[in-house]
Amino acid sequence: MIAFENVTMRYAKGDPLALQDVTLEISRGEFAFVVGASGSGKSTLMRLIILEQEATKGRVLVAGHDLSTLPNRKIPHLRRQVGIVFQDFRLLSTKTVAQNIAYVPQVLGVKRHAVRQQVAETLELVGLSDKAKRMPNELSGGEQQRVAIARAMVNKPTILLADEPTGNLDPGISQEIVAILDRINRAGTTVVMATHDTTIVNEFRKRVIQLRDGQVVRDQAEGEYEAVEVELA
Ligand SMILES: Nc1ncnc2c1ncn2[C@@H]1O[C@H](COP(=O)(O)OP(=O)(O)OP(=O)(O)O)[C@@H](O)[C@H]1O
Repeated sequence: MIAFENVTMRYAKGDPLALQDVTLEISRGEFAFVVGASGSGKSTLMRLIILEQEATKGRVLVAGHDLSTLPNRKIPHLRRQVGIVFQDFRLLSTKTVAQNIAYVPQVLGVKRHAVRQQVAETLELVGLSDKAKRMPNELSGGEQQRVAIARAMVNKPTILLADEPTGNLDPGISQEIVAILDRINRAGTTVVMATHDTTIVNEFRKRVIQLRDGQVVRDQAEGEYEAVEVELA
């Protein structure tokens, strides 16, 4: 589903390498945590998957596409297969919860009744059916993140990327958010979550890919779980 083959990435000439010779494969239906200290390359890895950045060397393959040779006209198709959630929610503050979720399908020309149904389904998925008409600033942080997850899932992507989705949330709420991601994963979506949060990683016991200075220093399958003890902050 996602493969990195000897991927090196440098933002600009003279910069240190953000990723160094990274090789990994994430299969369809997996849930992988990407962990590492600040600056270790987690966000860069995510940006390469959605082609927000390109590899300097090596190949990135996503859902059967080699991104180094993907024609520009196919980028929107790739991005529709990949949902993304960020630490800071990024909701449209002047739109209701339902409008936030409906926005992209509307822009893509999905028929009105189908949009309404997709919005209702995704709100149910994240347990917020009763908040459809609220504005983002009337919701708690955890609720806002659930709206962001609903928005990312509305096109039924095959991959969901979550970049520090619990970074602004309290521990109990963080756990609820990851439980939703876990449920989404069990329903078939491949989930990749970047995090600093060792408590979450140790609790959910998924595959752990650890980066240090842009290199993979641990890649541990779900069944081989050993607690992450290192300081990731
Ligand atoms: N837009 C950018 N331009 C130049 N260098 C960048 C840019 N974004 C990140 N970097 C550098 O690339 C390296 C990897 O950063 P990245 O953001 O991927 O790390 P991270 O593990 O996601 O960190 P954090 O946990 O703080 O988000 C760092 O050295 C960082 O300074």
